[in-house]
Amino acid sequence: MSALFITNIGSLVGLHPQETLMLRGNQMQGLPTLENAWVLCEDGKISDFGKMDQLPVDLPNTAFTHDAKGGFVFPSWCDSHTHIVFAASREEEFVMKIDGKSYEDIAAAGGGILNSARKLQLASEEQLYNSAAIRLTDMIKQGTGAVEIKSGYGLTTDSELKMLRVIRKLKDNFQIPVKASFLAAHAYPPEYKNNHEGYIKLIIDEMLPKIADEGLADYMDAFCEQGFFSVDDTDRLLQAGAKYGLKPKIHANQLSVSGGVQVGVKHQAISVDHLEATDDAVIESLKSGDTIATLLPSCSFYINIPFANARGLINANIPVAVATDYNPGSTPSGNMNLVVSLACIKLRMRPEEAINAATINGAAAMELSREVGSIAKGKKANLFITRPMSSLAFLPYSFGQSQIDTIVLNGKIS
Ligand SMILES: N=CN[C@@H](CCC(=O)O)C(=O)O
Ligand SMILES: [Zn+2]
Repeated sequence: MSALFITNIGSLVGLHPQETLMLRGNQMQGLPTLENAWVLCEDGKISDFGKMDQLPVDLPNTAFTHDAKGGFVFPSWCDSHTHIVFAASREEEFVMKIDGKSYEDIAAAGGGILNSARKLQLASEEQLYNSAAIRLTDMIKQGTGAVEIKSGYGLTTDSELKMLRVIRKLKDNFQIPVKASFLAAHAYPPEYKNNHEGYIKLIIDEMLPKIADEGLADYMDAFCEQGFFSVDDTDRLLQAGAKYGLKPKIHANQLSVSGGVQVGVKHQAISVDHLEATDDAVIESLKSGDTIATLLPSCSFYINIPFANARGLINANIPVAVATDYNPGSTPSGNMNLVVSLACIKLRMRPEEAINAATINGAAAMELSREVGSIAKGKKANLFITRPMSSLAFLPYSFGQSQIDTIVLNGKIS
């Protein structure tokens, strides 16, 4: 039996009870902590925790002790929206943006998603795996302990399958939970520019059965947006995914109020993501049901689009998560620490709300909150230990600088 005993913890953060699977509205302000604490991890799980003046009586004599020296212990970040399988960076578009071109201008000029698709189609599964594995390793070093990864730069049956097989290999080889979303409906390939029906049929009749056959995806995604997939397209795609047991997690309202949120809610989406454009009807539609609003502030920051109305959503008692959206175009960063800082600075979320959005609610947005996202007995011991900090708020306050000192995965210092 392997055991890790972490002592002298300045603050053990995120002690939500095991039965708490998601927080909505005002609940998001509650982030239970224990000061001057210890936590015991056994066989990869959190087995106990307490205060330093009451040490455990039955500490296994094989336990390895790690002195946190006043550092804080957090549950690992749960990054529920990424596109980390891609063939090449797109810094030429970064320069176009500096020169004043918009995300839509770049896409219309053959850049954006289609640019990534052209490059990915030429890359081997091995090349894609190797580069994605480096990105995921970097994300883990920055505190991420569970992740969702999307396809969507393939846009042909072979290349979408290739991407999803890469994600499966990441699942097999990495120590953290990985969920896969099928996003062939990311952009219309050029050959279907004037035949949208043909591409929708290709996704429904050819791609979905093959993906289901190999069990390659957990979720169905679509980019419901003007110039991309319409509400009707999305409706049909989500219905088709459901036949194969794929629940929706969709891109909605990134560039405009598209109707994407409402169609997601109609299909009981696990999450609707982006929401940079929101109106009262969007907020109203999310009040019923458990669909999570996943906000991506580093995307808004990077491509200079409005930030989502987090306060409006939280005040309406809607569960909010935050994630990186790591991808080569709109957000080439997988740093959840930056996301949490931006959630505070730009989404005006309090530190407790931002941390909950990046942990327990991020886990919920991947249906993983029974496993990760808080410090609770029986949960996976995926944690990070910070340097000593003066308070919880110091973490998002010190934006752009990592406070993380040690990563623990499955109860082992990694
Ligand atoms: N908006 C759609 N998809 C990605 C961007 C993809 C890209 O630009 O390559 C996003 O979530 O931001
Ligand atoms: Zn995305």
